[in-house]
Amino acid sequence: MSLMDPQADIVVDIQGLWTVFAKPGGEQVVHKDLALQIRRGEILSLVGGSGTGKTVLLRQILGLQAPTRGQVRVLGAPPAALGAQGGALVGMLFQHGALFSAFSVLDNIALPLRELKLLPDALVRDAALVKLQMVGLGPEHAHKMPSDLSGGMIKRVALARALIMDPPLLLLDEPTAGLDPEASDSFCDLLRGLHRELGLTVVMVTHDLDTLLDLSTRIAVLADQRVIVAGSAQEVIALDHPFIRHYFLGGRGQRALLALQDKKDPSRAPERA
Ligand SMILES: Nc1ncnc2c1ncn2[C@@H]1O[C@H](COP(=O)(O)OP(=O)(O)OP(=O)(O)O)[C@@H](O)[C@H]1O
Repeated sequence: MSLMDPQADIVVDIQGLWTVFAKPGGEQVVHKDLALQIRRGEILSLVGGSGTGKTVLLRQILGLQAPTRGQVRVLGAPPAALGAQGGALVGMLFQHGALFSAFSVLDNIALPLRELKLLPDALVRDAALVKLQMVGLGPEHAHKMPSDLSGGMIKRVALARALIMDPPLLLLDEPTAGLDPEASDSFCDLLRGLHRELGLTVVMVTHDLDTLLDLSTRIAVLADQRVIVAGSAQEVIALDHPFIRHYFLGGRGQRALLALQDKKDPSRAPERA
């Protein structure tokens, strides 16, 4: 019986989640009674210090890792129970979005669909070409090998692969890591456009403040083994917590927040220049 509901308004529902790892000499509690709900159409960013369990949480949403206790539901069903169907519901762009170096761009994009063995190869290739175009790359790139691509192009191809099954939910782990500022801005523009056009729900882990403030519709902060706040940038910085002070209100954070305000209200920018 499938309880999955593609139209569910709550796309990710996490309640009472505990993640505990056995370590030499004791246990490491990464998540302690953590709760988080992600609604349809959000771009929710997870931020937190190193080791706060952001990547583990993404893997739990994807069904690659089971929580020690508690519930994770994706579109109403436990992600591990979705099996092969899971690939059609959740796309994932891994941090080191590694492409298979021995496969061409087109074969990398086609791989998840080809593995299902449901469609004739000509249709699989057509679908992969559509996705290549969707991420802003022309068909002339289809037969290139990953070693011929720039870092920005590799991210785009990995994104095309994550979208090959038209999943309603897209998970991004550090999507702009390793990109120069120009490639990073252009990748953010692409993500924003795809989010709008495809009506995606996006969950993103990022350390990059510019990416965070540029894309997020809501920010969830992981600290003290749980989500201490989930809201707009303004709501998040209103909470007095050491991580938030350090991350958002340090020099870099202040500059990024001012740039965001200038973007929303360009009339303010010249006064500050
Ligand atoms: N399979 C595992 N077995 C044991 N410990 C693990 C496992 N996976 C993660 N951990 C531990 O859980 C903690 C959280 O890891 P995670 O990678 O989710 O952190 P993160 O918030 O993504 O950190 P960063 O921002 O540095 O990438 C780390 O201390 C890590 O060592």
